[in-house]
Amino acid sequence: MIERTPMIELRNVTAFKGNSKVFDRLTLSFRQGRHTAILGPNGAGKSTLLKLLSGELHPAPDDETVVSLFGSDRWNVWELRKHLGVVSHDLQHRYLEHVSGLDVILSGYYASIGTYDHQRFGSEQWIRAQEIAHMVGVGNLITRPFGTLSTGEQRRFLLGRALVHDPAVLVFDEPTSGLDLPACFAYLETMRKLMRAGKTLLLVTHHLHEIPPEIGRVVLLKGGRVVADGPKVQVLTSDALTSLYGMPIELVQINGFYQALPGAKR
Ligand SMILES: Nc1ncnc2c1ncn2[C@@H]1O[C@H](COP(=O)(O)OP(=O)(O)OP(=O)(O)O)[C@@H](O)[C@H]1O
Repeated sequence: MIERTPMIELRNVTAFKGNSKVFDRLTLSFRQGRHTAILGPNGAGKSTLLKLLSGELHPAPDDETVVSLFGSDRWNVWELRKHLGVVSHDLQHRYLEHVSGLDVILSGYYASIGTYDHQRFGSEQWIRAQEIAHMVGVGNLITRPFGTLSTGEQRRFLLGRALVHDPAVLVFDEPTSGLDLPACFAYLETMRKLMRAGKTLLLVTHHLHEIPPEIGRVVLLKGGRVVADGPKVQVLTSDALTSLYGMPIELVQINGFYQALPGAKR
C-alpha cells in the first residue's frame, strides 16, 4: 500500500563532502511502496545522497532544512538501520577478507563491519542469520571467508546483512556491477522477490539494465540537482538521457527492462 506521508523527506538540504558543496537546498522525498531508481553521471551526488539517507552524513545546519526519516527528525543511526538496509560497494570494500559469510550477516545486528568478541548474539539471531543466508542463496557458503567469495556471493551476504532487521526499505548501490550475466539476472530476481514481499526499493545506479520493471519512479540527478523526477515511462527517455549525459543515447526497452546504447549523432 502506498502511504501519503513520505517515509523519507529531505527538504532544503545542503550537504558537503570535504570542501565540495554537493547539494544546495536539495528537496526530495520517498514514499513507502514507491520503488525508485536514482540515476546520474559520475559526481552527480548519488553516493552523497545515500550517505544522507543512511545517517552517515549530516546536512549543513540551517533553520529551513528538514531531514525526516521514518516519521522522525530526531532519528539515531541505530534506530534508522532497523528501517533501512543498505547494500553498497563502500560496505563491500570495507569487509576484511577473513570474516566468514555468516559473520557478515550477523554484523548487521550491530551495523558493524564484521563481528567482535564483545558482541553477543542470541540463538534466535544465529538461526535467523542462517535462514537469511539460505533465503539470499548462499546458505552453503556461510563458513567461507569473505575474501574467497565471488563478487556476486559477497553481494548476497551484504544483502543478508541488510535484511537482519527486516527493514521496510532497501537501498541498493549499483547492485549488479561486476556480476556475470547469470549472477546479475539472479540478483535482479532476488530484488524483485523482495519488492513482491513488500520491501520498498531505492536503487542508485548508472546501469539501466539493473532497473527492475517494478520500479515506477525515476529521479535524474546532475551536479547535485534533481533535473527530472517522475514516472519511469515519462522520465526514462532517450532525450532525457542524452541531455543528462551530454551525448547521444538511444534507449531500448524489452519486457520492462531497459538498456542504453550509443545514439546517432544529431
Ligand atoms: N571527500 C571529498 N572531498 C571533496 N569532494 C568530494 C569528496 N567526496 C565527493 N566529493 C565530490 O562530491 C561530488 C559528488 O560526489 P558523489 O560521490 O556523491 O557522486 P556520485 O554521483 O556518487 O559519483 P559516482 O557515480 O562517480 O560514484 C563530486 O563532485 C565529488 O568530486
